[in-house]
Formats: sequence, structure tokens, C-alpha cells
Amino acid sequence: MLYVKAPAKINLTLDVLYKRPDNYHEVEMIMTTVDLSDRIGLESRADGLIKIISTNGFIPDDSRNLAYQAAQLIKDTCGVAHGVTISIEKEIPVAAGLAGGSSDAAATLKGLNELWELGLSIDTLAELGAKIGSDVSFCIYGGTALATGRGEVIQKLPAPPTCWVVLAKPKIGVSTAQVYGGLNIEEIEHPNTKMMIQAIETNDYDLMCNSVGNVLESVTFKLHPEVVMIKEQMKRFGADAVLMSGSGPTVFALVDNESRLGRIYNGLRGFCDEVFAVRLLGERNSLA
Ligand SMILES: C[C@](O)(CO)[C@H](O)COP(=O)(O)OP(=O)(O)OC[C@H]1O[C@@H](n2ccc(N)nc2=O)[C@H](O)[C@@H]1O
Ligand SMILES: Nc1ncnc2c1ncn2[C@@H]1O[C@H](COP(=O)(O)OP(=O)(O)OP(=O)(O)O)[C@@H](O)[C@H]1O
Repeated sequence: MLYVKAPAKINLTLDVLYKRPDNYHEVEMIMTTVDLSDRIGLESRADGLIKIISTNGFIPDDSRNLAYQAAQLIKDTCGVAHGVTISIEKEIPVAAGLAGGSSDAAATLKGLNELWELGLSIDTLAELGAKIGSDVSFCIYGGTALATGRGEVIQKLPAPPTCWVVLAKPKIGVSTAQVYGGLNIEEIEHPNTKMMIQAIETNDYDLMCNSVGNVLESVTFKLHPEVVMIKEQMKRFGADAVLMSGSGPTVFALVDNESRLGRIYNGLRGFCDEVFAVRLLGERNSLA
């Protein structure tokens, strides 16, 4: 059995430039992986089938699972006759804006490349990943990156300033397509992506906190007002920055002081079942 870690991501920035003719949105976003991971186990099988076993009863165990799609894609692309049993130990909340499914797919691509000795480069794995979903290419590289295009064009950035991250997910699931669909392009207040890149490159924690921004917040806030409340609570408990990740509904707080970290974490547990205190995962993951 080969095990691969599949970390969650957060969006430090998420900007939308315009709606494209293919109905996707042209984005500009800075993403970074955090130390909250699913664990993917891969075991080759002789019968050619793909089987999913998961600790989480809410994710599909058939071809709707993104890890299943990753296995099918790499099998077809490389003409592999073997099948695989994929076990998914789920820690990342589902439909949360943390790229849980995308990260499982990326870990499956990387793991099967190793298990089946296919010799694909990390860039080829990222290209394959883009066929599964817009976030999968980023998840192949991990670390911190600027993502453009529909999210699949990845430029590496250095590790951001060191801090703690508190993640809080209210008990609602959000549809990414619905949130993008609800965006009014004319009314967007764009975050300052260049300033965030500068903050990361110069290791400036205060500038990073002042540069966070996500244009999808306003859409999700209208659909689910409880997300606004979580943001306000995090600020009240002493967060240095607070932002919704991706299309939500998870909200994260950045904090560089352990006593305020404790206050935010304990304070939020009164409002949400799913609260995590984690570190940023600085460096890019190496090819599994
Ligand atoms: C919100 C983010 O998670 C931020 O990282 C991503 O932009 C979404 O990534 P994802 O979940 O991998 O998204 P996909 O599975 O590729 O697309 C789901 C749906 O979201 C919308 N979508 C997604 C990405 C994008 N750049 N523009 C879009 O409009 C489309 O309606 C698409 O049908
Ligand atoms: N391996 C998987 N883990 C979690 N969800 C999965 C998986 N495969 C398919 N899904 C389905 O994908 C949907 C979105 O779940 P996911 O946890 O990936 O959302 P997300 O964190 O919002 O993703 P993103 O941030 O990339 O938009 C869910 O409805 C779920 O049923």
C-alpha cells in the first residue's frame, strides 16, 4: 500500500477578471497549502477495476469521486491494465472551499505515477489534473503559487510569512458553480494581487494581512449570512486577517500570536463544529 498526503489549500487572494466564452471565469489568485490533509492509500489490483473506500460517508464512492476520475484518466492516458483500490481517510471538510476533492485527485495522480512507475513529470501531471478540475493543477505542485487562466496556470511563489491559520466551516455546503454564476462582474472590488506577491516575496506579515481579498465573498455572504457572522467573530477574537477561502463557506483567520490563536480557536468552536488550528505548509510538495 502506498500512502500520499493530500493537503487543503486556502486562497490568500481570489480575483475574477472577466467571464470567458467557455463560461469559466478568468481568475488571478494566490493559493497556499495548509497542514490539514486527507490521506490517500493506493493498492494495485489485477482485475483492472477502480474501487473507492472512504472513512467519510458523504463523498461518492463511484466515478463521481475526483480520485476515481484521476485514476481513470492516468490509466487511460498511459494504457495501464492494472486497477487500484483507493482508500480515502478524509480530514478536510467536504464542499468547503478548501479543494478537498481536488487535492485527493492530485494525490492519486502523483501516487499512481509512482506505484505504476510511469515516469510522468510534475508538469505533465498538472496538465492531466486540469482535465479533472481547475484547482487540481495547483494541488499537484502544492506550496504557494499564483494561479491564472481558469486556475490551472501555475507560477510558483516563495513560502509566505510564518503564521497560524484557524479554519472554521459552518454546517452548509456551497456550490462553486452557483457562486461564480452569482457574480456581478461590473461591481467587483478587485484585491491587490501585486501587493500580496510583494508581501510574500519580502516576507512582510503585516502587508500580507492587509492584502487578503476574495471577490466571491459578496456572493456567498448573500446566500449564507452565517458566513459573515463567523468572519466578525474571528475579528472580535483578535485575528490579524480574516477571509473566506475559495467559494466558501470556510472562513480562515491569520494570527501570529499563540494566545490570540487560542482565543480564536476556542471562541469559534462555540459557533462551528468544524474548526481547525493549523500551520501554513511553506514549501512546494516534492513529486510523490
Ligand atoms: C473557487 C476555487 O476553488 C478557487 O480556488 C476554484 O476557482 C474552483 O475550482 P474547482 O472547484 O476545481 O472548479 P471546477 O470543478 O473546475 O469548476 C466548477 C464550476 O465552477 C465554475 N468556475 C470554476 C473555475 C473558474 N475559473 N471559473 C468558473 O466559472 C464553473 O461554473 C465550473 O463549472
Ligand atoms: N474525493 C473527494 N473528496 C471530497 N469531495 C468529493 C470528492 N470527490 C468528489 N467530491 C464531490 O465534490 C464536491 C465538492 O467537494 P470538495 O470538498 O472538493 O469541495 P471544495 O473544497 O469546495 O472544492 P474547491 O475548493 O476545489 O471548489 C462534493 O459535492 C463531493 O461530493
